[in-house]
Amino acid sequence: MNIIETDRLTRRFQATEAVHELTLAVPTGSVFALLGANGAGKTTTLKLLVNLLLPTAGSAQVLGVDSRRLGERELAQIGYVSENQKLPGGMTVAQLLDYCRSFYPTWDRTLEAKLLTRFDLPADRALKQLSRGMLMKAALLSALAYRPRLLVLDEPFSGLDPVVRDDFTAGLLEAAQLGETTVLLSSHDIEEVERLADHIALLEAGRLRFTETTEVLLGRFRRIEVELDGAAEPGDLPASWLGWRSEAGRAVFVESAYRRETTEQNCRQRFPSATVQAHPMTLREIFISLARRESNPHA
Ligand SMILES: Nc1ncnc2c1ncn2[C@@H]1O[C@H](COP(=O)(O)OP(=O)(O)OP(=O)(O)O)[C@@H](O)[C@H]1O
Repeated sequence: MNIIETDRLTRRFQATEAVHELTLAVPTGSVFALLGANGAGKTTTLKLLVNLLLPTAGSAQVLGVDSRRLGERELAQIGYVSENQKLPGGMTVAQLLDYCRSFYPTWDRTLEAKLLTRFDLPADRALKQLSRGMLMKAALLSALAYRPRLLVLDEPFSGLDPVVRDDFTAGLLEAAQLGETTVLLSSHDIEEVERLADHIALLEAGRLRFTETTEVLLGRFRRIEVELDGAAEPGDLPASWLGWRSEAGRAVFVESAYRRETTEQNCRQRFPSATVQAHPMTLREIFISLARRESNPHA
């Protein structure tokens, strides 16, 4: 079951195509991360999904409803928190929570109290007097407390200190593991994404580069080191080998379609007596190798 499905979802701003024919499925119960460089289209995608923006073409189904027709009933089951969200500065934290509570039948006061303590938020302080990180925590609290079926988070870690970040990610994982909340998030914090997300989609200039489980993604990338041992540099390289570099008899590249037998066979064909080592890569290393490839497709 998918809680979100998009079909060639597209959004243009004058000459800029921020999102181009995006077809994506977010499985119910997943923690799904949208990655991409600045301007790749992550915020626009999230806004399209919660009906803060209208598509120029294509469509999205969210909780089984066309995103353009999301009504009170669906919105009461969706939490949306964005780094750039405007909160009413004149209200105190407690007033904000009182205000939000009235909109959500599923609001859980015990959870609200727990999060208030966990996030160490001063209930009687005006929002305009809070730091950026504290504001983010207030916004997160007001979205978590009604236990939404879908939580959409745009750069949720920005401004959070490491302790709160840990608490927050633990809370998210708890909710996701209980199967009560699906989390869709965008973030530049790749370490946090690797820890949290079980599905990853990469956007490049508004286009979907890939969408797969974190496990499959981490499994198909390896940094390969080859001691060339006098072997000549091969003229033809498989398309899945990225960033080939060789120096002083040693070559290094990234295999983006790693399967032990195939990769070893491809290496043996080109340098029969060479020693080949395959090293697992972190999500950050994978992301950087793809970004470099994007800026120099011949690399
Ligand atoms: N309201 C707007 N008017 C014109 N162009 C826009 C508007 N919103 C976004 N864009 C453009 O659409 C593209 C995608 O922007 P978007 O904010 O979705 O990217 P992003 O991946 O969230 O970037 P970042 O990581 O920097 O937050 C960019 O080229 C941006 O300049």
